[in-house]
Amino acid sequence: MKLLQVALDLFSTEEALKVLDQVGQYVDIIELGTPLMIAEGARVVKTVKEKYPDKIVFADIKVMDGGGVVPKVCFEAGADMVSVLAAADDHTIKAAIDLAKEYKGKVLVDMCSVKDIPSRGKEVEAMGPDYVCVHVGYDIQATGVDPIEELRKLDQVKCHKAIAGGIKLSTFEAAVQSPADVIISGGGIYNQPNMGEVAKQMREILDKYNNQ
Ligand SMILES: O=C(CO)[C@H](O)[C@H](O)COP(=O)(O)O
Repeated sequence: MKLLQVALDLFSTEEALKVLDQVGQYVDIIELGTPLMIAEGARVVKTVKEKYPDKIVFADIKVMDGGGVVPKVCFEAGADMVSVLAAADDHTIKAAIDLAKEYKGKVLVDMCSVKDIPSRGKEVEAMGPDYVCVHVGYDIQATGVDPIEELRKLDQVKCHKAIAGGIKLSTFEAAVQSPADVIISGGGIYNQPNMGEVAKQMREILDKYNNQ
């Protein structure tokens, strides 16, 4: 079953909760985006998990070092999943995966800025992450790189995959039809004046696909 993830790349818990009031009911995974984690720290994890205990709460902390230590604070605050960068050393990725197991949590390995996606994807897969995420970062999105094209570079990788990078309602169906297991949308939801309606329509598209 494919999942819908809203990325809350916001700067305050208050803003995040306001967005969730409108869209929370339609998503499977609530991503506490990197700016939000930097601004509010693990406290936002606790607040959101208490309010949405049935949702998967993902702390997008993009760990680059200290894989066995840094995510701890998020798991202890109630996070179900954290992110580690594929560009990090293998020791860091493996340590984060081992730590997650202690907390019965999950790890998403983010391929952002990886040059050789096919070969790094295979190496990362061998470490046993829960998800490998193809991610066209904010600073690259304006250059027109298509996350669905990027995902094709992971065709030889068989573990669960996520896709991110400027996905919006108009591109959502194509993302759902791609091999991605998790479809992530941030600004494509929270920057829309009718964000509740947008999230609802994404949910409907996903449910239709999942129920085929
Ligand atoms: O991790 C991120 C940026 O580093 C974002 O959460 C991700 O790119 C999804 O957001 P958007 O749909 O707005 O691109």
